[in-house]
Amino acid sequence: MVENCESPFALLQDGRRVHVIERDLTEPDRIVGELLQPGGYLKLIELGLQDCVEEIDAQRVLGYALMKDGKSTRLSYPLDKFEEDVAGRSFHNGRFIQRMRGKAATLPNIRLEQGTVTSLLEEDGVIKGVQYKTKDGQELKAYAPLTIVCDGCFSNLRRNLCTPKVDVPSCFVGLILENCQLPFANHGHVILADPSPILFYPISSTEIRCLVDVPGQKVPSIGNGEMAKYLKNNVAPQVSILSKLTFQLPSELQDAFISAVEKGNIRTMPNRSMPANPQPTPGALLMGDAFNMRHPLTGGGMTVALSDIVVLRDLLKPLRDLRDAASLTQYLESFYTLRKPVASTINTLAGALYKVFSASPDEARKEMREACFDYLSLGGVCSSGPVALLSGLNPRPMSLVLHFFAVAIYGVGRLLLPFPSPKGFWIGARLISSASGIIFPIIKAEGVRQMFFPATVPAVYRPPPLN
Ligand SMILES: Cc1cc2nc3c(=O)[nH]c(=O)nc-3n(C[C@H](O)[C@H](O)[C@H](O)COP(=O)(O)OP(=O)(O)OC[C@H]3O[C@@H](n4cnc5c(N)ncnc54)[C@H](O)[C@@H]3O)c2cc1C
Repeated sequence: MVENCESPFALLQDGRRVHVIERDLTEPDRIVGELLQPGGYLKLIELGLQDCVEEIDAQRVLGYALMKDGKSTRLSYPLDKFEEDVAGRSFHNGRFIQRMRGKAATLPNIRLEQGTVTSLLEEDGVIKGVQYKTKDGQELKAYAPLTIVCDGCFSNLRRNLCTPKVDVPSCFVGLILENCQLPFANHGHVILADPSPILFYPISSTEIRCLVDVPGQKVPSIGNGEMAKYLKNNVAPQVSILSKLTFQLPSELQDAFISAVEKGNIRTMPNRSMPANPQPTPGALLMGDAFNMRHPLTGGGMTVALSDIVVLRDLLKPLRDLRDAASLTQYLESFYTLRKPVASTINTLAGALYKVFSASPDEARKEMREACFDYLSLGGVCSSGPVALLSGLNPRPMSLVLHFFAVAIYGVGRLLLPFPSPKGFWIGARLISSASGIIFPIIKAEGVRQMFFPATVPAVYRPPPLN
């Protein structure tokens, strides 16, 4: 079994024997997975893993602040119905992973081993286990009735189990800002910058992560200094919007941004998106980023992964024997539908928001971006509704579609009121068409039936195999 950080614990708790093969058991140092949405925290609680965000200097996150053209709006997570500890958490991803590994390692029925899986072992169309290389170069084989493949966004193993259609709309450039404070404490900050958003959130009590989105698959070279030049000349002036909102020390954040660039610890990651497109294969299951990815703008990846683990754990619970691979596969097909409300809501919102929040020379897209900012600033259900979707607290695809088109209609209304003009009608019509062009292809890739009419998918009703 290949590791993913969270799933072994769920299976171990059910008393199963789990063999985790992980390429590198030392603490990862990455710019991914640093903000866990409150919906993801709720899943951690369901898995009994909530203490993994303790003792790592994790910061509570209570919502987002959105900035555009000198204006700002605060979008709080609707947390009033939950226990006091429920909120988002932001942290160093590596510290969180080590806490989960440590917790899994305390259980008696786990074998946690460092090794690189090189291939899946297949016999007569059934995955029987994996071939892997240990730390000291030994080639070994491990057999299991169920192999969970979760080797992340660069997965080499997924091609045997799905038809991957990976899109890379942009890259994130990551920096750590020190000795400064964000204008809204305990909030993620999103600047609707040009050409695309810039994010900030605390990852410890003294550090702020900044992620600068750079559209396309290529970023300026770090080695020849082009990246530092780009960040100083194109991005730093746009960061000043935050400085203006920090009344105590006006240039604090911009200065911290420039010193982070000069310090040179600049990291980049491609932002991949890939709809789930499994080929159900007896003996194996894909999970995590190897299975499904979305733009990281909304920080939804870990929430989807944790939610999938809860769905899988609940499905596997009645089964003591996993050896009948064919009927197990048929039964597990319902996993792909049961995961949809959470996964498709977060995936669709991430893809749609990335497009709406990016600058465009097109008048209709400009209006949509403006309308979205103003709609979210209206407060009440106009801000709490979309934030509840984004945070995984209310994963309902229909609510997402309603809010998305409410933004478009709000945008058209602003164009036509108080005095409709032919130009207003023309741009309004293009706005609706552009909004449809953004959301419908994402929904199509997610699967209309699974997303909106899951009860009509026959696999949902499959009973567990008899054993
Ligand atoms: C720039 C960026 C920022 C992001 N920010 C956020 C965020 O703020 N919040 C959020 O929720 N999500 C975020 N995400 C998404 C999030 O990081 C992923 O959804 C999440 O990490 C997926 O977990 P995973 O276990 O599937 O993959 P990973 O976390 O990548 O883990 C895969 C594991 O498999 C191991 N592995 C790989 N190949 C092999 C092999 N052959 N053999 C053995 N082991 C192997 C790796 O060492 C690794 O430990 C971000 C993504 C990006 C790109």
